Amino acid sequence: MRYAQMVVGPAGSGKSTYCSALVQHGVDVKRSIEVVNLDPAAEYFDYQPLVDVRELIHVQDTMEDEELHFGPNGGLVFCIEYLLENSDWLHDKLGDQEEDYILFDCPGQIELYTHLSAMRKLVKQLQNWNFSLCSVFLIDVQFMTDGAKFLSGTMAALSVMVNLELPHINILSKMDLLSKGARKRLDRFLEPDPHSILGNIEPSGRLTFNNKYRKLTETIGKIIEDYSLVRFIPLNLKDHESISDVLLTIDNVIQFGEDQDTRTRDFEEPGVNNEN
Ligand SMILES: Nc1nc2c(ncn2[C@@H]2O[C@H](COP(=O)(O)OP(=O)(O)OP(=O)(O)O)[C@@H](O)[C@H]2O)c(=O)[nH]1
Repeated sequence: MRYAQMVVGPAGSGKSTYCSALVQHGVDVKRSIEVVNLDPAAEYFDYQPLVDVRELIHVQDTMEDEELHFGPNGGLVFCIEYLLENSDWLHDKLGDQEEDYILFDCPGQIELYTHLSAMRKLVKQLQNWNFSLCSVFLIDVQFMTDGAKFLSGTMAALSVMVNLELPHINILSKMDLLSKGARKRLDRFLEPDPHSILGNIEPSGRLTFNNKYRKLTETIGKIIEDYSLVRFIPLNLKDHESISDVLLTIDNVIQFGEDQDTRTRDFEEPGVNNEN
C-alpha cells in the first residue's frame, strides 16, 4: 500500500514549511518521506521534490499565453485541470513503489478544496493508483484566536473535509508565534464548545442584528459540536515531539479510513455493481 497526505490550506498557512519539516523529521527517525510539489505557482520551498508539477505546467505559462491570458487564480485552476488531463505524466513520475509515503504540497487557493471539483478528481485518481490518503488542512493559528475567526476557520475546514471526502486532519500551524494570552484563549476553543466560542463574540451596536447574529452563531456552533471530527491539532514545528504526535495521529486516521473502506467492501454483496 502507498500512503500520502494531501497538504492543503490557505496561502501562507505553512504547507511547504510543514512538508520540509516532515522530510527532515523523517531523516531523523529513519522514515522515508517524499514530497510532490503540486503548486504550479510555487516560488520557493526548501525540500527536494520527488515530482514538481512546474515541469509540466507553470501558472506563468497560462498568464502569458496569448489565447489563455489567465489571471493568477484562473491560471491555477487551469493548471490543476491540465494536470488531471495529463495524469499519465504524474503516474509515470510517481513510479510504482509499494511502500511510498508522500506529501502532496498543494496550492494555496482555498476554492480548490472548498467547492471546485478538480482536487477531488485528483484525489480519486491517486486512490485508483493505490494510495491511501488523508487530507491535512493547515490553518495559521494567528487567525484562530478569537471566536468569530475560529468559527470561520472551522467552517472552511468543514467544507474542505466534506468536499475532498477523505479521512481528514486539521492542523493549527505556526504555534511558536502564539503569545501566552492568545494560547489561553485558543485552549478554550479547542474542545468544540459553542458556548465558549459564543462568549467570545462581543455584542456591538445594533440589537436586532446582534440577536440574529447570535442565533446564527449558536446554530453554527451546534453544527461544529455535532461534527465532532472538526478538531484542530496544534503543531509546533520547532518541537520534535509535536511533529511525532501529529504523524502518529495521521497514521491512525489513514488506518481508520482503510478499515472503513475494507468494512464497506466486505459489506457489498457479491455480483452487485457498486461502482457508483
Ligand atoms: N514562525 C513560523 N513561521 C512559519 C511556520 N510555518 C511557516 N512559516 C512561515 O510562513 C510563511 C509561509 O510559509 P509557507 O510554508 O511558504 O506557506 P504555504 O502555505 O506553502 O504558502 P503558499 O505556497 O503561498 O500557499 C513563510 O515565511 C514561512 O517561513 C511556523 O511553523 N512557524
